[in-house]
Amino acid sequence: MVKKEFKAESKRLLEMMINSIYTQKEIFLRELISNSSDAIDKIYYRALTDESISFDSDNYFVKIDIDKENRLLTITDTGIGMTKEELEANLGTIAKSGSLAFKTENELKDGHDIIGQFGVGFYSAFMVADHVTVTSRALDSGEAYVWRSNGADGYTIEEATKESVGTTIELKIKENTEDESYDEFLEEYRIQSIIKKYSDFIRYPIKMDVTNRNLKEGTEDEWEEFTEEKTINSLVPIWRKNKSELKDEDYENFYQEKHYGFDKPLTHLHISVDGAIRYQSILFIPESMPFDYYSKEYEKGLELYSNGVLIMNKCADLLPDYFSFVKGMVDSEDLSLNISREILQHDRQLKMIAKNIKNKIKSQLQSLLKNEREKYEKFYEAFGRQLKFGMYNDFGANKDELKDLVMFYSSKEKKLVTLAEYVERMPEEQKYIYYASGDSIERIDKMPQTEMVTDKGFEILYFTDDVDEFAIKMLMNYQEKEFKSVSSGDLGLDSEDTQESDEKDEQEYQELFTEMNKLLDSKVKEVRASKRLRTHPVCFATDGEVTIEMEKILQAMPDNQNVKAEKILEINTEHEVFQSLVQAFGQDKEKLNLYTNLLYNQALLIEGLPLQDPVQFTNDMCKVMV
Ligand SMILES: Nc1ncnc2c1ncn2[C@@H]1O[C@H](COP(=O)(O)OP(=O)(O)OP(=O)(O)O)[C@@H](O)[C@H]1O
Repeated sequence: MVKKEFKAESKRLLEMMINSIYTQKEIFLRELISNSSDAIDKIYYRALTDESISFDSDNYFVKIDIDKENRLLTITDTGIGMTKEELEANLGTIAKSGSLAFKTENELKDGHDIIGQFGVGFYSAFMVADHVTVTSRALDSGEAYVWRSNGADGYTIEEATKESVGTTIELKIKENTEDESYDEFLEEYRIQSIIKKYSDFIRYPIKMDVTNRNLKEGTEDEWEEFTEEKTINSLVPIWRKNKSELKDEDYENFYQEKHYGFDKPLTHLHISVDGAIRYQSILFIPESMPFDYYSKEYEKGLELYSNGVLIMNKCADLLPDYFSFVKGMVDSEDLSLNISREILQHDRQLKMIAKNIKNKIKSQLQSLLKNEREKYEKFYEAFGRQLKFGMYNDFGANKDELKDLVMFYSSKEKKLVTLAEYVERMPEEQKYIYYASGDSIERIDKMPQTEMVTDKGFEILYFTDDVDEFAIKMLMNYQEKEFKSVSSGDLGLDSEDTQESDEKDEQEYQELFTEMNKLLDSKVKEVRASKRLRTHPVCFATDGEVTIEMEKILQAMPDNQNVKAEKILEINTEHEVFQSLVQAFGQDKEKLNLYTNLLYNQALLIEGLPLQDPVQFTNDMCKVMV
């Protein structure tokens, strides 16, 4: 008999399992029972289209046996079984290769083990067993095979005998060590409670021989023990249960058992609709962002059941993209079992369910925002970006759906605020919703362009995500208040007085500004006196639709069309530096050139834009110093 090695990645995962310090070793049973239930589901499916198979529910179950003496725990199912090739393919390698890399990385980071919150499935058996034997006979096959492994150095597959179709997994439970007890996994009550905890909703009976006591006939205090086969699980799927019967913990267990995420859910929704459409659904909003959320690998979608039978793992049509973080399932008796993907896309019922679900998620988020702010902020930290993308995508088709859910950091409140909260606080004389864009809150705090708006006592929203400005441009206004960047040419702040004096400034210094613009060789659209600067000497303003932050993002795109913001160099005429400019203009053109270039480069630096000629800039600085 040839012993085969595990594939490299499986081997590493196995080593981690065997040496795991994971405290919840008990989840191995959930994993194995879940596999058994899937295997029975597969027969159920086949029976739907294959008349030669009859599905008599009495014949389909999972059976757990405990043999304390020999330290054996056995899980038997009457599912579809595995052929020799399937044993090799399914148990010799790890299906989800991406997950391992993530696991090791995270363990290093957090210093604790997160095995078990993953879909590592079958391999978790090695957390409690030092030998695992899988005997299986596939449907349509007269032959049975046995797969054996002690985890560490590979596995063997041999022919075996098995009378009926299905799979038996025998675990040789580890001996106790100084630190850990494994005996508990051979205790009836313990196994029963693990089944209840994690697998209660499994649709097929999970049977076990349970020891009971009876009063001996004819006696009053003598007991006799007897065993009887009992079904441990309640068989009712959690989504069919009454909400009042369920605790948060039950939902959390369901989330974990289903491998919806590696975290705990932040919140859940249990929906039961009985009307023009009929469906039940359990939805979760995860607490943290999945590691692959913004990668190509991430697939949105909900599990779709037709009357209790899983018909699709990830039904994408049930969720809009902007809620792609939602996990969960939908069960509807109105959907046909053997419906194809193509038909499903056009199914009226499904469309109605999707719309209904979208509204429920939205109201759940609104209610979190209103009643559990902290939780909502946590959610927003993880998935806020997705909502903002949702406002921008599809030419803004969903902007109204989402505008009340987005938040931005506020200069006044020093925390995230909603647009409604901002508008409500706006003083009467404030015409616009002001925002400033930059890489970080700290950076925006120091932006010269914010001075005037802040001086007026107006609140500014900070846009630190690349999508922010694009989303807001799509929205255009909120409660009829337009958005205005603090860098925009006209801030809409001017009172009559300042306007007059500004115009005076403009005229007085027009020649100087024209000269400066000439010296800058049309790198800016205009040089002018600033109405917004208070203490800083210089900044950029922009004209038109494209702001400097947008220019940065667009320039970073691979197929950028070289879109540029129309920059205006604004000079603070109240600043001492301005006097130097005026003097140089009258007396020393070379100096004026030097100062103009320095100020232009300073404005670039403030915006975080690259200097066109850093060497020239430093040389210029030196000239000023000597
Ligand atoms: N009792 C069983 N009967 C039939 N096939 C099984 C059984 N247990 C495991 N398998 C097969 O082995 C494969 C690997 O199982 P494993 O538990 O490692 O991962 P999974 O079930 O595919 O994923 P996950 O546990 O993450 O949902 C399964 O997909 C299934 O094809």
